[in-house]
Amino acid sequence: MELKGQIRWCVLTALTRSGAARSGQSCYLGMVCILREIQSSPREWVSVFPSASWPSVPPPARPAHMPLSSGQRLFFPSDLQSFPLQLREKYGPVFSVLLGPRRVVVLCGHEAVKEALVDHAEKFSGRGGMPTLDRIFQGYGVILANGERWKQLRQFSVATLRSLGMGKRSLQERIAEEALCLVEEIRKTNGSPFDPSRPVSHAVGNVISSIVFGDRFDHQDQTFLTLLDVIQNLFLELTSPWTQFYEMFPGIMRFLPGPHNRILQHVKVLHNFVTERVQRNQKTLDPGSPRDYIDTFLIKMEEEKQNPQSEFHTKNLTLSVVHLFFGGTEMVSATLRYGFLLLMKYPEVQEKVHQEIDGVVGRNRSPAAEDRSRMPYTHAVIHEIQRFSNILPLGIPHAVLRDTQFRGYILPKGTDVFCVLGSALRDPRHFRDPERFNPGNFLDENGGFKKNHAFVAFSSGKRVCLGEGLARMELFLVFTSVLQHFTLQSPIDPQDIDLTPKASGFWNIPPKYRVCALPR
Ligand code: HEM
Repeated sequence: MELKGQIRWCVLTALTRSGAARSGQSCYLGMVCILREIQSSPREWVSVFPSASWPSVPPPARPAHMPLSSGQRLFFPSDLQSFPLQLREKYGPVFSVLLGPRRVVVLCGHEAVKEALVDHAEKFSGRGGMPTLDRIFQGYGVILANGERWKQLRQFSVATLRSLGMGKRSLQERIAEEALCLVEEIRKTNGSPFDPSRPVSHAVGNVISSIVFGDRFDHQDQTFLTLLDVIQNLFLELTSPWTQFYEMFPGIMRFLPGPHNRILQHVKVLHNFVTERVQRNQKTLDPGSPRDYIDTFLIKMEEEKQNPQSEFHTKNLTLSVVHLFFGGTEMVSATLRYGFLLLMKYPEVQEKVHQEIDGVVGRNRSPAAEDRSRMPYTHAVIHEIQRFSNILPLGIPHAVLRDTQFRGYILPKGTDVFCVLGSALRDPRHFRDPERFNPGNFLDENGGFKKNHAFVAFSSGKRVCLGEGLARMELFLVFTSVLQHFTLQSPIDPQDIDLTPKASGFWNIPPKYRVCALPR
């Protein structure tokens, strides 16, 4: 065993032992072993390592330490994404790991992910633990909620987004307007290289803002620009090794100073901004004509004020708005930024998109949602961008709501489950040459758009992305509007463009780059 591995192992052992001593738990807390589980009794886990390296009978009362020398490795922060895929090779699509002291079940490949999220949708609909975010949000807000709270917030949010225009013509017009503002911002660069992050995030941030705050912000608005920077930094911090350490050893990390604590400051800025908007809405609320998500929530709060069990209170309002704004901005922005980068790397793909836009939309009107069905190539390119960029490779953790039989295993109630969406999006049984960017993955032999059921960028089942419809419309309209007006060219040789994400772990964020937008 190499020396580096031994040192790392000793550090972790020391860390976890000190934490364990305080909490009185096993001295092996935090050590990461790879275990395969089989059903025994509903609450018992049995390890079934190959007998040569691990005794399977009698089963150990709790997972013991597997020495590195046996060829196993630690589930170390930088491995978060690739490690499950390596383990899948060895243990198959269902296995469990210890993430610090926490045992999580990992599902890899389209079949296992779909079976859990769709065929056993109800049982797998719990939200799993995410210590970094749980520390801040404490289970409030729609993304992190569970039980009755989640049901009520989800139902309310879906209905409200719909009533405020999601899927309707009015929202389409809003997005088209923002896309045009973005085109004008880009035009100001006069073909010189620029970093697209801010203008792109601004455009999509304005779309979700108009839904939750009933307002859009000028491209020069300093408060909004700060907010967008905060969101981007938040995403970066969430992928940092420090945060990933926090995910594994929250009991220790919460007492240590370090960059992982910056997340609290970022969220505070967002929280303060939303709180101020809520207070502003409270003062000017007209219950007869809600203007946005906040107004609709305030009206619901008023209706339910006699109900002590109601989930409609200020905390859930503020944090749900933070969640919608956070998810609605950076997820869409990161996908678009990856898309533009890929089109610079593959100019032949960009050329075909240009041809299709010219043929279907022309140059004299803005693209509309109805054009999508007549633009199979562009539709396929957008799907391939999402598949390839794989923004949320591990999904957001789920948890089983009760003891659940799954593929011959028993998952005890409350077990955290990682449905590795990236393993479906890069599943070689569903996508040819999955590591390569190839829009052909979504085209049939006649050039028509071809659905692929392993496309799970928005996840699936009861927790499926709440903003999927909005995001799809934004991706199509913003992408086509920009390409209708510009050819995107890289200031460096396309062959030298590096597609490696800037940060990876729970999210894949595109690397920083500059683009020249040449008017067409
Ligand atoms: C390209 C853009 C987007 C992608 C790839 C994406 C992807 C996802 C994924 C993978 C999940 C996890 C689902 C699960 O737990 O299994 C999720 C959840 C969620 N997304 Fe998105 N999302 C995007 C855009 C948006 C937008 C625009 C909004 C805002 C309206 C949004 C709001 C949410 C919310 C609130 C949840 C939590 C749902 C729940 O827990 O019930 N997302 N998203």
